Amino acid sequence: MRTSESFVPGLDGVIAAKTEISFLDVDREKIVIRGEDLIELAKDKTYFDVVHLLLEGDVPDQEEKNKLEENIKGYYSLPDDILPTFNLLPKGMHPMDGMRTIISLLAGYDADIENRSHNENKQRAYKLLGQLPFITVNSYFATEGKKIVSPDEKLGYSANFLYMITGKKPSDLEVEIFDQLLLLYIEHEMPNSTFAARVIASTNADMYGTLTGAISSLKGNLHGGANEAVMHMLREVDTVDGFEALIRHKLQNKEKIMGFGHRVYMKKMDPRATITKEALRKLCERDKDYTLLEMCEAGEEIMREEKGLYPNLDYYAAPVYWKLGIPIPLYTPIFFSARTAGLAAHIIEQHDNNRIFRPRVAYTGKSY
Ligand SMILES: CC(=O)SCCNC(=O)CCNC(=O)[C@H](O)C(C)(C)COP(=O)(O)OP(=O)(O)OC[C@H]1O[C@@H](n2cnc3c(N)ncnc32)[C@H](O)[C@@H]1OP(=O)(O)O
Ligand SMILES: O=C([O-])CC(=O)C(=O)O
Repeated sequence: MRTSESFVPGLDGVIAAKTEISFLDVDREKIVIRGEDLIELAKDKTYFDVVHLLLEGDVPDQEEKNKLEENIKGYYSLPDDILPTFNLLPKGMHPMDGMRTIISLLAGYDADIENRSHNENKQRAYKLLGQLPFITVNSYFATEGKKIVSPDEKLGYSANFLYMITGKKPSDLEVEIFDQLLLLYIEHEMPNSTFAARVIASTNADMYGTLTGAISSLKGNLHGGANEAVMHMLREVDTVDGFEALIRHKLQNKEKIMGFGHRVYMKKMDPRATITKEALRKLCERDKDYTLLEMCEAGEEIMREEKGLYPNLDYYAAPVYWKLGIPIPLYTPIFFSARTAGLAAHIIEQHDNNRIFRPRVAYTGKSY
């Protein structure tokens, strides 16, 4: 018989699914995606290489990659009659909530929505990946009361994404670093949002509804929302001394420091953060201004000494976004946009081999 002793708060360490998609091998410091290490892939592969790996099962050759890009680019624009909805989003609404609304609306434009076959789900995922830069960027502009911007189909995926955000043609270095950020955010085994997606998908819910649940999960500051919180914290002060004092003050007040700690990597640095730290160094070199890097390093040292905690991906990703000229409310939406490839792979796997999630409880209520 199962008793309350078998209950683990936060399901820490509990195996929730069998999957062929990904695994965090903390001992060997690998983020395994379909047999490949994401950290190795980040050195010389692109976001689309990993999209192909997740949804087709292997890293593509050039011809396969061109085909993938052509397929996804075919969906850069949204159905015309959705566009006025952007202007109905309340000003001041967070763009994550705007995106959640638009993705939900897309369900009404899928003529074959009840088809959950593997191939149909996969094509649906490609379509969404094509539409996401538009949805992400314009959820921000619309909620800021600004004009909707259009994609530039002549640009590559990441170049266009950045161009839509900043209105400027990005440099090669900026495109390379932004693409690497998308790659690092793409998939991470069973975080809260992926678990939420798999739970919802297990009722046979469609991809739009499932992603709507995942986006709600990802917005929370204990998960994807942490990258925005990190940047707000860095913006509170502008010197290394000021940042050190801020972190110590927060620790004294028993506050959590955003961007630190991780359920799986608790006693080690998130390997993705090592890469984003290097990206920050490159951007600091470009600007001949190392202040942000030095502030972050000082925070990292205090957290290691005082709490034995290490940065997660969001800690160094935040100042990288900042240096790329990206407005803070877009940090978590870009995370979600990148993660949609991983979420789609999990939704497809769940639909392909499903049993509804329905756990039990340890009852602590009135006696009966
Ligand atoms: C890409 C991502 O989504 S990565 C995650 C992004 N989220 C954040 O950066 C938010 C800050 N971090 C946290 O809140 C947590 O570390 C989480 C949510 C990531 C993991 O949570 P859990 O595995 O449940 O760890 P939990 O919160 O129980 O922490 C264990 C201990 O470390 C402390 N701790 C963990 N993270 C932090 C932190 N960021 N700042 C200060 N103390 C912390 C806790 O207070 C707790 O201490 P206690 O045992 O004395 O009570
Ligand atoms: O794995 C987690 O719990 C959170 C995380 O780092 C991610 O989703 O990338």
